Amino acid sequence: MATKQAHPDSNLFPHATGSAKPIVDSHQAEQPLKLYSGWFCPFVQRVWSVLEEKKIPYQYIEVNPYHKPDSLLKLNPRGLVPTLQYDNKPLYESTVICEFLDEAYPDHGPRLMPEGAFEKARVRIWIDFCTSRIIPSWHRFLQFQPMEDKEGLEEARKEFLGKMKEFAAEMDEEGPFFSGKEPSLIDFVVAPWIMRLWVFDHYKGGLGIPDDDAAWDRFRKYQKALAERPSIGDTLSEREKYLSIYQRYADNTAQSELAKATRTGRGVP
Ligand SMILES: N[C@@H](CCC(=O)N[C@@H](CS)C(=O)NCC(=O)O)C(=O)O
Repeated sequence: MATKQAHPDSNLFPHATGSAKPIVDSHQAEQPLKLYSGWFCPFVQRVWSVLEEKKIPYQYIEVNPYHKPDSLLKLNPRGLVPTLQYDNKPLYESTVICEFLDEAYPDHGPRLMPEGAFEKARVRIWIDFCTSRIIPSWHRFLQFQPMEDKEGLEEARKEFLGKMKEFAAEMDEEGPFFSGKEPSLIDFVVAPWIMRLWVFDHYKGGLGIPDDDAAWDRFRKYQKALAERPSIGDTLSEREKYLSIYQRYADNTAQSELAKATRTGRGVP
């Protein structure tokens, strides 16, 4: 039997309560497909935006993964969000769920994975790049405390921009999405972090993206296309709400708590 203990991050997420109001009210009605969710979680937003994009009927269930309710632990013993309940069975890991939804609901909305084996493999390469390169460097940069180490902050900024530029250089020339005119799975997997880049203006003095560079021009076009996609816009919260979560990056004490959490591999938004 699972023992209930206060999660070490629970006090860092004052708004991540089980009673938090989901952003999309229309999805609270009972449905066989259930998304166990946390509004603040970018991994959740991956799945949530795919459900919206494909117009798959689902029930949105807001839980606090830092005070894991039994309903969540029963489905997923690690108690992470997103967790999907499908046909009374659990699925987890955001990229796996996204791919599953695209395959399991072929008649809902656009197909987000291309047809050919090679094209599919290429999509997976860039999804992996997002998870294994972009997200860690995003966090390293955001967590850096400029007061402690200005050179380190600059290095972290350069490293993050390097990864983003590598990603931008792989985009279809015209776009506006990664692979062309229409969005594909890569876009929904990376969008939550791209849509939150404004936090760097707030806490780290900006990203310092150059104006006169073709790859970055392409990136800006990409950013605009993601922001204008209703499935992505509708699954984002107001900036003030995110600030209550990201505030800890501005604070040295909380930062060391967060660094600990990150080292142990526990998920943080
Ligand atoms: N690899 C997972 C990461 C999910 C994740 O880390 N979710 C965080 C919230 S953003 C969580 O549930 N954390 C609770 C915990 O660490 O116990 C995925 O892609 O779904």
